Amino acid sequence: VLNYASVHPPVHLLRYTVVQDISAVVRALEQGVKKADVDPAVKAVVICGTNGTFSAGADIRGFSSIQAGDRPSLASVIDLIERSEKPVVAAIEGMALGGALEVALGCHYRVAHAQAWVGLPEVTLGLLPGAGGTQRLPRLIGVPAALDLITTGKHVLAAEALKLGIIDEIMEENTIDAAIHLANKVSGQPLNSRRLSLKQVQSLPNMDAILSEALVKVKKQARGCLSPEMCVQAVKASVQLPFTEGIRKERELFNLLLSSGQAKALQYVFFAQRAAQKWTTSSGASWKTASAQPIRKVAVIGLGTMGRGIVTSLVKAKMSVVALEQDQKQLEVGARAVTSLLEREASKMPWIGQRPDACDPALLQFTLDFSVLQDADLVIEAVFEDMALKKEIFHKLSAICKPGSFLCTNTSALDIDEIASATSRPHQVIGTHFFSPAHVMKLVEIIHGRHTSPITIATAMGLAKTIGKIGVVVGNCFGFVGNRMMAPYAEQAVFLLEEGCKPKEVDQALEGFGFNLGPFRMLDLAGLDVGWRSRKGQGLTGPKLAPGTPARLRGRRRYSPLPDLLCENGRYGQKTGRGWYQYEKPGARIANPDPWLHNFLIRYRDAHHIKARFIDEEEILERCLYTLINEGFQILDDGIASDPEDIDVIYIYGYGWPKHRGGPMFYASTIGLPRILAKLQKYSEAHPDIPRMQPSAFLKKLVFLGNPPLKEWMSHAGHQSSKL
Ligand SMILES: CCC/C=C/C(=O)SCCNC(=O)CCNC(=O)[C@H](O)C(C)(C)COP(=O)([O-])OP(=O)([O-])OC[C@H]1O[C@@H](n2cnc3c(N)ncnc32)[C@H](O)[C@@H]1OP(=O)([O-])[O-]
Repeated sequence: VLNYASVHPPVHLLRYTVVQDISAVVRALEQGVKKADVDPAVKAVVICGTNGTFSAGADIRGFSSIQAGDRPSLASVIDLIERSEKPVVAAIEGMALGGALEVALGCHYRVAHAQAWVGLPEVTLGLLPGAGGTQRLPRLIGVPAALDLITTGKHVLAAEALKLGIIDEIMEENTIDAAIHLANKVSGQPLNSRRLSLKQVQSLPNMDAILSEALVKVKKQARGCLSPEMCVQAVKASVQLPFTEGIRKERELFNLLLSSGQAKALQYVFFAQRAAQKWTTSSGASWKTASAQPIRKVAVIGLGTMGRGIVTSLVKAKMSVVALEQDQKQLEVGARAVTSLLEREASKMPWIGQRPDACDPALLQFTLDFSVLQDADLVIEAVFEDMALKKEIFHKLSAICKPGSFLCTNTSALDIDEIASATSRPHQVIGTHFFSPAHVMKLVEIIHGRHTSPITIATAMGLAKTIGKIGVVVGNCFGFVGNRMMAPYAEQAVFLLEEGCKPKEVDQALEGFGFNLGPFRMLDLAGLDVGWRSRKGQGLTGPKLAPGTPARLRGRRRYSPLPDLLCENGRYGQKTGRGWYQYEKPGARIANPDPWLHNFLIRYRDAHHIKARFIDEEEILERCLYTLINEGFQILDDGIASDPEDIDVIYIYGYGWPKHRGGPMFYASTIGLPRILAKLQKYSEAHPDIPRMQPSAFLKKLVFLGNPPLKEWMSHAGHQSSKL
């Protein structure tokens, strides 16, 4: 835990590491500082970590055992460090995050290695820096910079930390020696000016405006997440209150967050995201036994919206890329779009060494020639969703690419096995479902087919990591995990319109819940023609529909032709300036309610003898969210997702589910499965023609088993094979 090592007398070296039990670290720090204080032979103290890392902060799992009302004991030890009569120097190597940076702020001096980085990521865990960080940091670096760090949780490199005034010196090497040297140098000097609790926050003429603007900004971005707002309140306390009262306020706000439930959700997401990297499949393959193959050169086929984003992500990660299009004109348009995306990305990256270089021909090559793809280690096909076209491409790839190349298809719903069947190497074929815009969105669903080898899965997961994405391994079925769950959600949204809602009412309810975009704004953004094409392909509408099919029934299932009717009227969403909303012009973003649609809905209800009724927010939320969750249970039971954490990661990083609600399956666990089941039963009795509302057998089983905690759900799942 902590090595008390007077190896460089008279400087006392306290070395500590992150351990499972944070209280052990805190106790040992306390004892070490106290011992040094009373030992006349010790003139100064240096605190450092082990193995080149200061510390990543408190063990996140430990927060569940902190009782609201307790002042975190780390805070008392930091006070003790600051009060010490002997200079205490923090020697920061690697990282100092969260509580670790708060420890460093309690020290009288901070020395950091040039490669080190610091930050207060508590806000991302639903908390605030509760060990004095919100009171000391503004006193050290001023309110605007402290607000930026504390409300975003961002990390800063040593050079920036030096500029901000967080650290006093940067070392290229021997940080600990430098800290010892500094400790020796300052030993005996007065320390009051180095004690942050005694400093005043630097006053600014427009302080009130800075604080109120910060509050407005975080509230707007937070979508109901409390921690950023509480962080602003705590920093405000550092401006308005003396240190001890500010600390009291910090504790009060920390306790409020700790007991809010959001902290639990956000901490669950932290671990869920890491758990998703430890993939397993229902056939027993797993990350433990399969290793990723090195990928040096990637080819991307198709430079439409998805292809451009994928190429940009790859180049940003400094991978060598060949981008292929089918004709010169499309190649030129695509190349221009990629170049402009890369330039925009470069302008966001101030560090020269990190910038993607759009002009480096060694990194990015555009071609019409399929044979150039032969030496690619991995190919990502990103043409539009057309099975025949995809199969044709895969057949060609199978013949042209070197034997070791992995063949990926970017599809949001199509059957991976069927695509793989067009090749002579189905074990090297895998789905990589990127989300639009692909250079921004973090998620990639990695879909393994029946024959996909574990090495192929590991390689696709490795590639996702290399390009800064979160890969989640899922099984093969129509829509995989994300879009399969989205289908009943979007379907409910449209049924609610038929029954009496306006698009804005449905969107507002779901945006109030915390989604970035409600279902109708989302559909308008994605393009209504995408779903229309898919429904035509499935024979649900269009020329393949059997004559005489009732407008609102497909078999015995309720069907709404509303989205098809919109498309037939040329309303494809934002891109045509009309969809569920109207827009100032095609491509404009601000969605305005459209009187045409309002009248159209009235006529539609009249034509189908539907009596519009008032539908409250509770019903909107329950019908949309519980049917989505219900599908999630079915997906778990089918073995398409290997655990609820994977579903939650997919929904948070691919579909804008509010992170502070932990993802749909975590949310279900907080609501309680018996309530979800009861509501689904109620709604499915009222709408017997909507099969997706009928509770999944797995949900029923879990309720029957007494609503076990989420961690235990999968031990009760009965995996069958792919439902294709
Ligand atoms: C009043 C209280 C004041 C104190 C507040 C705080 O300090 S709040 C805390 C403020 N600190 C933070 O918020 C820092 C959070 N951590 C991070 O940001 C990153 O983990 C990293 C940058 C430290 C390393 O990134 P990387 O990509 O190199 O590695 P990786 O991310 O894959 O992690 C490796 C393994 O370590 C695990 N683990 C890591 N940290 C913690 C932790 N604090 N706790 C527990 N576990 C943690 C992680 O789960 C994983 O375990 P697995 O799956 O192998 O069983």
